Amino acid sequence: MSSTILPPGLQGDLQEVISGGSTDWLDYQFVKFYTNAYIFQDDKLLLGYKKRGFGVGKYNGFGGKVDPGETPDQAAVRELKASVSNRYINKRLKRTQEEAGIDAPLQHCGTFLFVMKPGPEWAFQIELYRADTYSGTLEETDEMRPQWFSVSPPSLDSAVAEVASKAEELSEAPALSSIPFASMWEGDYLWFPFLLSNQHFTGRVDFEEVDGVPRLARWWFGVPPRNPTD
Ligand SMILES: Nc1nc2c([nH]c(=O)n2[C@H]2C[C@H](O)[C@@H](COP(=O)(O)OP(=O)(O)OP(=O)(O)O)O2)c(=O)[nH]1
Repeated sequence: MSSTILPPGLQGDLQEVISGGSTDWLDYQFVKFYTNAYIFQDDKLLLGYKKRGFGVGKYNGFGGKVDPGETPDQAAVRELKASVSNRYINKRLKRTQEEAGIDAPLQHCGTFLFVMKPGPEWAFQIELYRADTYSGTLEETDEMRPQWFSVSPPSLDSAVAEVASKAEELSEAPALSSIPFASMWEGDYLWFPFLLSNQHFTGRVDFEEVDGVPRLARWWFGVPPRNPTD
């Protein structure tokens, strides 16, 4: 791994792990914050099939916009509950919160900027969370259908090597597991190895629409420098 110039919008002491694409980084006017949470249990990962709205028809983690006055951590907890229970009543609406949805000890595990053209004038800054356990009852909602997928978490090095070898081809997402990459956001397979191996990461993905379909145009992912004594 070598250090490099970071893409616009990224900050920190980061070492590049993977990058690609040849277009200029896309412009954006401002940043909006979003969350995306992943629940693991034993050798399974919970994803939701998005039934409506942005990303309809794709499998994804559970999340949405960070509301004004909320921290991303708070939004991640709220969105996780709301995504998997019709009976969840939002505290912010000053109504009683029912015991519904799921709770999980979410840990922040990564950040990426997502820019799309044509699209909104903002960059999506997506704060990623994961947990290895949860409590509560999963329910299908009008927004998401939860579904478990089997995973075998790779070591970071083997996962990165596999992704790097495929990334230039961009024809097919790697078969890391039974995770349905073909039905997910096209850039997800680039950073899933970090999520699966629990390695904190930062990155950026730019999408450009071709014939109405968003296509990966440029990407960069990095991790904090490793301690040489590790
Ligand atoms: N896995 C993945 N998720 C993405 C990508 N781009 C992207 O916006 N997302 C996520 C971030 C958010 O969790 C979600 C977008 O939020 P949303 O559009 O569903 O939010 P929403 O308005 O429904 O939220 P809300 O009504 O519940 O507040 O999609 C991507 O490339 N990969």
